[in-house]
Amino acid sequence: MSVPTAPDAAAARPVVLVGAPGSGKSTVGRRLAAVLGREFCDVDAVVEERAGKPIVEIFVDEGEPAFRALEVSTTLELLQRPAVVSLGGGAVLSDVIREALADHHVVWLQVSAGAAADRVGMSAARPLLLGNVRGRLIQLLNQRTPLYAEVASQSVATDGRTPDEVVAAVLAEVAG
Ligand SMILES: Nc1ncnc2c1ncn2[C@@H]1O[C@H](COP(=O)(O)OP(=O)(O)O)[C@@H](O)[C@H]1O
Ligand SMILES: O=C(O)C1=C[C@@H](OP(=O)(O)O)[C@@H](O)[C@H](O)C1
Ligand SMILES: [Mg+2]
Repeated sequence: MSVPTAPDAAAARPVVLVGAPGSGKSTVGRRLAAVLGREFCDVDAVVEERAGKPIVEIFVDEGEPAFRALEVSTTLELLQRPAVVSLGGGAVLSDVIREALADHHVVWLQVSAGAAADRVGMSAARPLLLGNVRGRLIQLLNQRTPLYAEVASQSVATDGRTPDEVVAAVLAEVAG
């Protein structure tokens, strides 16, 4: 059996995407991973796979605290991989996650409430946005903007940019 060599420290660290719902974390993360030749991990998708149901059903059946607990444990696990890791929009609410992000390359995809509302529309997939989507996004951004700023090592504006333009802006600061 061969002895595994220690991975290169920089290559072993994930590139992490944070930002509000509709900022493009899942879309941009997938494309960025393809360009960088890295695995793509979407925390929400892994949570759904493990729970065996969509996030909206986890919220309804078990409540938001149960979702947040799954989100924290899954996020901490996926941050160990040399991947592109897209977090859920509310992950930064967790002190534990914010601490874990301190020594990572964290890209904050910035979006206005108006642009995010246009992107997510009336989709029922995001339970926290049900009802007045734009109003809820304004509330979420007011609460979370300081938290995204706290963890970010790179900020990229996404309003008026296509996903590929956002990927290019991220790549300007991320080495393969
Ligand atoms: N830069 C962009 N411009 C326009 N639409 C976008 C952009 N980024 C993502 N979208 C679209 O917005 C919606 C939400 O994107 P998504 O990647 O799921 O965001 P998040 O994971 O941050 O909630 C999707 O329909 C996606 O195709
Ligand atoms: O903002 C939030 O608190 C949430 C955002 C969602 O992810 P996206 O940001 O990918 O939509 C998902 O994790 C869940 O619905 C909660
Ligand atoms: Mg997403």
